[in-house]
Amino acid sequence: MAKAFSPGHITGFFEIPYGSYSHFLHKGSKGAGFSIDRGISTTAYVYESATTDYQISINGVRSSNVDVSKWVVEEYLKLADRPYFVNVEHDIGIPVGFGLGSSGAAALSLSYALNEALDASLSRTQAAQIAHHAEIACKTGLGTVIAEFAGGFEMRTGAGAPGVGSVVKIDLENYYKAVVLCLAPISTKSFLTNMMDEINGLGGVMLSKLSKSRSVDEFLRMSHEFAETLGLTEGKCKEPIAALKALGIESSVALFGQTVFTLVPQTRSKQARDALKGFGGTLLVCNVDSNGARVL
Ligand SMILES: Nc1ncnc2c1ncn2[C@@H]1O[C@H](COP(=O)(O)OP(=O)(O)O)[C@@H](O)[C@H]1O
Ligand SMILES: CC(C)(COP(=O)(O)O)[C@@H](O)C(=O)O
Repeated sequence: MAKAFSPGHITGFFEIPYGSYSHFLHKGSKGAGFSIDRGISTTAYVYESATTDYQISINGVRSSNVDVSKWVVEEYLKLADRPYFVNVEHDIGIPVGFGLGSSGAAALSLSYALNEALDASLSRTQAAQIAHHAEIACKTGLGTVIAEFAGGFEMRTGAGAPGVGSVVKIDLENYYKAVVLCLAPISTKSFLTNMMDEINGLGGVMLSKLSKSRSVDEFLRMSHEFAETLGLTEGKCKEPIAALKALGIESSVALFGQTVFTLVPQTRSKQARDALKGFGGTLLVCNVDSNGARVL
């Protein structure tokens, strides 16, 4: 038995580099975002068995809508030298499908847990690459795994899996709180399948600007512009964004969900939280996780 944790993650803006790379290690996105101290803890139980099989549950309930997790388990079972029965328990502290990187966190925490439980002897980077591969194969994410692997408020300056892509962290020194209002889900798969052309170009320009300013406020302003371009700041997110703006607090929409987020200095977190009450949904106030995914 082994257990691992991966933080959730919010992307503010991103870009999918055009290129000739077809290998999964080189696929991904550049962009900027931050990891949060709420995420997914996964426990993997492994038993030697006459036949290979597995089951996956989320918060105690057996689940079939877990493509990414299935992909990771099957990859480890292929690597194993004998048949096993694997029981996976995801303990999910973030809503699924709201742009908080749940699929990446499920894949990454599961890959770390299975590496330990099966004594697969992969390095942390290799185990994280399996999680990245799962996200790419299932079309549930591009840069989420490398971001959750690194933790912190990050700029992903080179696309790719952990060990291949590059991440530069901006130190927030615990002065900031993330205030996040989850209103409705958006399927990352459908967005990535249908909206690719709308996405490209802008994210790279924003990343260059952020590399120079390293400013949270500029990150939030540019994230808002990015989300606006995709039409995500309309609908359910419009009024909560306006309520924060009335207090002088910049915010945006987490990619991809109908989820309003901001980063505020600790002293303003109560104000931000109060402004977001009354819109329904699930309100989270959390810290930025600066450590990244880990075995527990
Ligand atoms: N263990 C898991 N927990 C949550 N979602 C999972 C898990 N494994 C696979 N998934 C898949 O990932 C999808 C959510 O991915 P995505 O739309 O990227 O959401 P998020 O923005 O939360 O990452 C789910 O619909 C499900 O098919
Ligand atoms: C924005 C997204 C493509 C998806 O993120 P999520 O919906 O949270 O899985 C992310 O992986 C990224 O590349 O920045």
